[in-house]
Order: sequence, then structure tokens, then C-alpha cells
Amino acid sequence: MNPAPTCCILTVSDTCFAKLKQDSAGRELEKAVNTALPKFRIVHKEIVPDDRQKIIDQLNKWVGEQCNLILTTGGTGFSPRDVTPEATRAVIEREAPGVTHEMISRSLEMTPMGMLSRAVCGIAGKTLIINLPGSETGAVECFSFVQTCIPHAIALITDDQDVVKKDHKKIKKRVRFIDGCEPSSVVVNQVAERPRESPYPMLEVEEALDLILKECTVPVETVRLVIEDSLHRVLAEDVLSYDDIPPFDASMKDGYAVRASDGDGPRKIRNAAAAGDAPNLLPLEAGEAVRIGTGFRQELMRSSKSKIQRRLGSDLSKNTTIFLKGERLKFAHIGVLAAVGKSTVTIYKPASVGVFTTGNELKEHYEDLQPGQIRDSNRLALINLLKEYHYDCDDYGIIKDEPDIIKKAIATALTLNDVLITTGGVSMGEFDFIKRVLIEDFNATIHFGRVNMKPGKPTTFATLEYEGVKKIVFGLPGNPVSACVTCLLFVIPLLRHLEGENEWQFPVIPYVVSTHKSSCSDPRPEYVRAIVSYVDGKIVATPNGGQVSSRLNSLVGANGLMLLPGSMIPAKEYLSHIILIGDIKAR
Ligand SMILES: Nc1nc2c(c(=O)[nH]1)N[C@H]1C(S)=C(S)[C@@H](COP(=O)(O)OP(=O)(O)OC[C@H]3O[C@@H](n4cnc5c(N)ncnc54)[C@H](O)[C@@H]3O)O[C@H]1N2
Ligand code: MOO
Repeated sequence: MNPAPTCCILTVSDTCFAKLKQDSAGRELEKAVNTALPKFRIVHKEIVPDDRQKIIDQLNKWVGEQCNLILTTGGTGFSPRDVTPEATRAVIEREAPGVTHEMISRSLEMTPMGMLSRAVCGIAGKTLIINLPGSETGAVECFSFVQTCIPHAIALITDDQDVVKKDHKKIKKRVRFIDGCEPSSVVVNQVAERPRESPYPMLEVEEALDLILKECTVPVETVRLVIEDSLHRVLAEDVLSYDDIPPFDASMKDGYAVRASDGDGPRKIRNAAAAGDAPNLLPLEAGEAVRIGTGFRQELMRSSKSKIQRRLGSDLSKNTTIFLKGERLKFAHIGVLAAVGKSTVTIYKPASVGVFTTGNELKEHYEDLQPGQIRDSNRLALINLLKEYHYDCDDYGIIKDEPDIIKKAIATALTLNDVLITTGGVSMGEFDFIKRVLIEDFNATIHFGRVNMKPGKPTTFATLEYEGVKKIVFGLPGNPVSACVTCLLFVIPLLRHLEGENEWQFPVIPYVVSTHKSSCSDPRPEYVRAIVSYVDGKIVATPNGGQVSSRLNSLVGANGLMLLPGSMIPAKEYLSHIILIGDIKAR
């Protein structure tokens, strides 16, 4: 087995070296490396002043020790003392301008100041050296832009052919379906030989969801992100306040600071002090007053009980837990993180999802239709449903109802994704191959293949091991409403649960239903797409038009799935519930 790759972190800073400032960039960078590159071992951390020769000496020492990766932080700017790029250039044999380019171009998307970096990256012996900015945020941010390519870069530098080949295979798979996939073992049945009855037992929805949660215990990775990039992600750590908010006793209003001992009477206004002005404008002489702005630091009033002050730490006090692991970050969380001076957070990596649709009748929405063809609405509906819940996914397109092609598509998706969602081809037709390909070509376990629900009966859930890793497959029905409703009821809760979110379930409210079902002959419990409103102090739910499972408009504007029990007697009332998939409307 290859030894763990090594990493050294060099902080270049006169002030940190002189211990006038803490090495927070070095500290945050260490955390970022541990999170992003868990296989790397940080073997040395040093601080040197902004001195060209001292930097060169330190870099040469680590290059001599065959360290794989050296990250420097600091000394890359325009100040006269900034010499890290010159020192790095003196050590490296080959420059790596692509790495520098990526850091600068991504930085420029955030701030024009990005152009003021003179960072140099390059190779010396068996070592990759990367210059990063000196600020904690800049260093972590720039590292995050290039972190994914570092293991491959090091495999190339050290000529580790096994890793290089594996990485190349992955890169190829990203742009096209895998090569060399053997034909499927599935024998295409003649119409007369197809099974007449599903061999899968019919599960209730709750049983199906329990099974999904039980079977899906894939390891969740964490990653450290700058707070600017953390919206909608789930915290993998409890967060403590770094600072008191406010960090000083502050004025709550615009007004005047006066000396209480002066009593009533006119004052001479000495000057005006706004929030952020230095407090040495005070103390006041007898009879003097200072005009102060909201947020002004009120040193003189610290001992008074004035109600027009926000006391130090009164919004949040230093070292208290402000957010808990498992919270999904919204705008206000990020504002509070900024207020307390927390610039990075550890979050759970969301599972990576791949989607394809199946059907010989399907065309892309922008293509012309021949007789018998329809446009693929499921793929874009599902991809965007996932996006609404903050999951990006890989799109593998429309796949023909042919086992060889389905096999290739599944193999490609499983190479890159943790979770695969397909639609169509899961019921009883002779072209319904998804389950058979999963079983016969991938040795998958089909945990269920039928659920007692309308829409969504043929929903299929499978797990399998692919290249040593557990993978999850949802074969959703082809009917567009069935695909979206089952994605909402099974896939989205699982993804939220896998991501470590505390509140992963949709809110459910009790509701008395009396609406009779759209098809009286169907005994399945039905999830009616409904508009749920708050009217005169009461919750009212109305079915959102026709409920046939091809009519996707029933989901347009729907904010609830109203459960109608299995066998309903018309006009009788039943206590059931509504699953809220959107905000309640006010009428
Ligand atoms: N003999 C039986 N037939 C059917 C059963 C059954 O239990 N026994 N179940 C029915 C139910 S319920 C559903 S739901 C569908 C699901 O069938 P499949 O998942 O195999 O889906 P397909 O047959 O491929 O397609 C069904 C329907 O949806 C249209 N479709 C498919 N993909 C798309 C797409 N990407 N965009 C838009 N529309 C799509 C397709 O053209 C069909 O009209 O099976 C029933 N049959
Ligand atoms: O269950 Mo299917 O989903 O009726 O349309």
C-alpha cells in the first residue's frame, strides 16, 4: 500500500513570526486540508518572516524531504515585503500556471481584488507548491478552488500509474457513457412469455420509507466551506460564537451623550460621533454634549442603566452555541455567522445524484415529434424538483428501452453518483427492463417493487454494491405525476436524512377528508395534489384539478398531498392528513 501523501503548511508573515498576530490562516488551512484531503498527513507547520532567503530555505528543506504538497499562505500581494512568489519561483523547476489561473479567475468572480494576487504554483522534485493568500478567508477559499485536482496532480508528479489510470477513467466517464461495458445478460422476452403478475409484495408507504431509511446508511463526508458558499447546506458541527454581539456597549438610538452631573439646562455641542468613530472623543467637559449616532460605542455610559444602550453580548455572548449540527443554513444563519466573525463552517456533503429517463417514445422537449412520440417532461421536472431542495444532479438523458443501453447508463451513473433515479420501465410491460437489468447485471437487491399508493404503485427501490461502494437506485414510475410524487415522498426525505438534516421530514397536518376518490374502483390510498389555504382561521384543502397520473399540472401550485384512505365511502368523513410540500396560502 502506498504511504499517505504528506503536506506541509508554511505561513509567511512578519507579524505572525513576531507573535504580534495569531496564525489564523495556517490554522484554518490545516482544518481545510484535513477535511478536503483526509488521506493527506500534515507533517510540518512553520511560520517564517517575509524574507526571501528564509522562505527559500524552508521550501528547499521540505522539498528535500520529498513532501508531496506544500501550501504557503501570505506574502503574495503587492506590498514591498511580499516576496513569497519570488522565493517559490527560485525553488520550483516547472511552473503550474493552470492552478494559479483557477485560483485567480474564481477569486475574480467574487472580488476585483483577486487581480492583486501574484501567487505562483509549481513543481520542485516530487513536491507541488501552491502559494495562497495571507488572509484566512482568501487562503481557505483559494485552496477550495483547487483542492479536487491535488490528489491527481500528485499522482502525476510521483508517477503513480494506478491512481492516474483510475482518475482518467473517471474523467472519461464524466463526458460520455463508459466504454467496454459488456452486453446486458437480460434476455428480451417475447410478449407471450412476459410475467402476468408482479412477483413483488405490495408494501404500505410507511413500510417502504422505513425500509429505505434502514437500507441507506452510506457514509457521509464533510467539507469546510467559506460562509459565502454555505447557503442551504447542513451544518456538520455545533457553531460557537467567536465574539460578543454587540462587541461593546452601543447606543441604540441617535441622540446626545451628556454628563448626568450637569443636570438640566442648555449644552454646548462639542461634535458629532457616529458608529465606528473612535471613543477618545470623550470624556466630556462640564456643560458639553456630543451628538452620537446609533451603534456608537458608549464608553461613558457603561456604568449607567440607560435603556437606550445595547449591552455588550446582549444579542449573543461569546463562546455560546449559536447553531446546532444538523441545521440547514438559511440567509439569517449566514448573517449571524458574519456578525460573530466565523468565516468558515463544516457542512455535510450532499449525496450526489444522477437522473435518467427511459422510453422509446421519448424525445427532448426541443425536438420535433413523430406520431406516437411524446416530450420527456419527467427529467426536467425531477432535476428541478431536486434543485428546489438544493440537490444538483448529473443528467444522463433519455435512455432507450433496451437492456444493453440501460446497463451502460446505470454503470456510468453508478461510477459517478451515490444515488440514481430513473423513470419508466418499472411496471409489467415487456419493455420494462429496469428491475431485470438491476438484478441480472448488477446483482442488486430489490427491496420493494410495488407500493400501495396512487399514484406511484410500481415504485422500485434497490441497493447494490458497485466498485466496492454501496449505491442506491430509485426506479420511479413513468407517469409524470407518479414520478414527482414518489420523488417527493421517498427520494427527497432520504436525501435530507442522508445529509444529516435534523428536520428531514415534510410537515404533516391532521385533516378531515370527505372528498370521494377520483377513481372509485381503485382501492389504493391516494395522494391528492391539493391547494392548502388558511381561510377564516381554518385550514382548507382543495384538490388541484384532475388527478390522473399523467396530468403534471395537478402539481403546479399544489402545496399539499392530501391522503385519501384506501376504500372510501362517498360523503363519509375520515380523519386523515396532509403532507405540506409548500407554504400554506392565505386566502
Ligand atoms: N399491467 C399493468 N400495467 C400497468 C401497471 C400495473 O400494475 N400492471 N401499473 C400502471 C401504473 S400505476 C403506472 S404508474 C405505470 C408505470 O409504468 P412504467 O413505470 O413502466 O412507465 P412507462 O410504461 O414507461 O410509462 C408510463 C406512461 O408515462 C409516460 N412517460 C414515461 N416516461 C415519461 C417521461 N420521461 N416524460 C413524460 N411521460 C413519460 C409514458 O409514455 C406512458 O404513457 O404503469 C401502469 N401500467
Ligand atoms: O400508480 Mo400509477 O402511478 O397510477 O399512475
